[in-house]
Amino acid sequence: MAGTGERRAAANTFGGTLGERRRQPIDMRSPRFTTQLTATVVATYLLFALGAMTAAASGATPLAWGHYVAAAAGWLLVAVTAVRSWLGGHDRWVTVGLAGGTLLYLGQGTAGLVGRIGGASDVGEFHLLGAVLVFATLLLSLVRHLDREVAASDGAGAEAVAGIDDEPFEGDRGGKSVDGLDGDGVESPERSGSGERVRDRVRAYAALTKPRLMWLLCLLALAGMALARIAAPTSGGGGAAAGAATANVTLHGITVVATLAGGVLAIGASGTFNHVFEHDRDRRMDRTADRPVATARVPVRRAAAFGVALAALSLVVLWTYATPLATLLTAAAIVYYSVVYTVVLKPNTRWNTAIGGGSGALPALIGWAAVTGSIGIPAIVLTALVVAWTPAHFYNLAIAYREDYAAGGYPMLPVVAGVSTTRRRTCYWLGGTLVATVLLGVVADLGVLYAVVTTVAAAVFLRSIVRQYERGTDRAAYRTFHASNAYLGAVLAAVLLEALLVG
Ligand code: HEM
Ligand SMILES: CC(C)=CCC/C(C)=C/CC/C(C)=C/COP(=O)(O)OP(=O)(O)O
Repeated sequence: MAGTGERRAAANTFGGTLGERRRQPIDMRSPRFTTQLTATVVATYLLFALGAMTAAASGATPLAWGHYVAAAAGWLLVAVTAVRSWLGGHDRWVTVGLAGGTLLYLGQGTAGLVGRIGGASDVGEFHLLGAVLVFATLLLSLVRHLDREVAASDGAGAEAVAGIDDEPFEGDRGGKSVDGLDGDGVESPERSGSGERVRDRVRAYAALTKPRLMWLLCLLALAGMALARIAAPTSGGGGAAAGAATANVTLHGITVVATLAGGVLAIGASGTFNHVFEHDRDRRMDRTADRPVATARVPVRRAAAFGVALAALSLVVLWTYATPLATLLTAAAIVYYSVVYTVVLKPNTRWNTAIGGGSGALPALIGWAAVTGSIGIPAIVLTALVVAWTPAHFYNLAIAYREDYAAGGYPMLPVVAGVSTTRRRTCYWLGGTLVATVLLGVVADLGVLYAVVTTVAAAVFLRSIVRQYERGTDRAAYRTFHASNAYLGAVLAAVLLEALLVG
């Protein structure tokens, strides 16, 4: 990741900009207003999540009353923030957005109250849509505010961005790859005895499987299974909230273990194919240059054979102990990631992450299909959640490693469109993720625990992005990447806890 300011600022081979380096830390003009605006967005989201998840269950009384009081307090906060924006002379569009949010919020509250008085016992679709609109308006206002703060601090227009040269950024593992197994820890063959050589080889093959990714993908498959337990309908594809009776799916230990084992083997196969197809470009990138195939510690043909063996074993395990649909979906996930993403999308389009994210989202469907043999609405919503989450996860890393990706010849968003555009898109995808999280709670009829856990996680994620704007460093972007993993982990853990509570 070394390189001069000049090199970093130069136009790259895609004709885009890598984003200029700042010489000064970002000097936010109004940090207190930023904090208030962030708190307003989080409070509105909490209300949205709690309201969506408790309204159906509560009928009328204490929870509903709590919702009214919280809604009124939330509205006051939005209104005060709007007035403060106006009086403080903040950007016109921020004030317009906040004023619009205040009015929308009022309309939304009135409609909800009228609906309740009219005897509605359920949270209506329009009420939910209204909440989404209010939340989106406030989030857009926050993003606009942050963009203007950075532009004003820089004094050189909105595109002057990120990456203070305060400390060289090399990632948590000294710039080494996600595998965490290849790289410095792997001995050169001539250095060691035969026992050491065997150990090195095992480590190299293990590195091919990208083990660091597995915990979250396995948690996703587990959440898919847990959702089926909570919300699979007796027939058809609707979720619990669709009014269908739930089937009370039993999770047999053998199916659960086999699905996870098949999933681990499939991820290992996908990762191995990824190493095979990318070994040339991997050599050109600091982060990946020491991967086993890139360095020829594992020959291409052997790695390919290893990948085929893992894939075959995975499909046999799933076919034998899970369901044909889960097996088919897993085969599709392997092809999607190894070929569609790695070979077709990643080197050719800036949309590689947004479209390619579908491959990593499939474990949600696989988990559900493994225990039901079908596909259900809650599993589809969880898949959509992960599709939206993926750019909010990866764009942070793409910012931190943008020079590396440019060196590898990949048209990642910060490489072709600059850092500020990427950061803005991260916020939009985060917004989509948060809305999908609430929707999942609604279609699967999840409870207060889910609403609270996911809102706290959302606050941490959002705060991390605000910090990234404030600090402008690659390290701050890397922290947001970790916050993204924590966010998805918390959402999935909350789904599992809800399933345990169901009994
Ligand atoms: C197009 C989609 C995706 C891209 C391009 C992507 C990219 C990456 C990259 C490059 C890393 C390595 C970071 C490093 O070297 O430090 C990474 C790490 C990781 N990713 Fe993703 N990712 C994607 C989707 C997913 C999905 C769907 C999941 C799980 C549901 C996931 C979970 C993880 C985890 C758990 C790590 C390891 C974090 C750590 O080292 O602590 N990723 N991702
Ligand atoms: C169930 C199943 C088979 C799922 C497989 C899909 C899968 C492994 C998804 C994860 C996506 C991912 C980690 C991409 C890494 O990006 P990258 O490959 O661009 O990262 P790199 O630059 O480190 O190679």
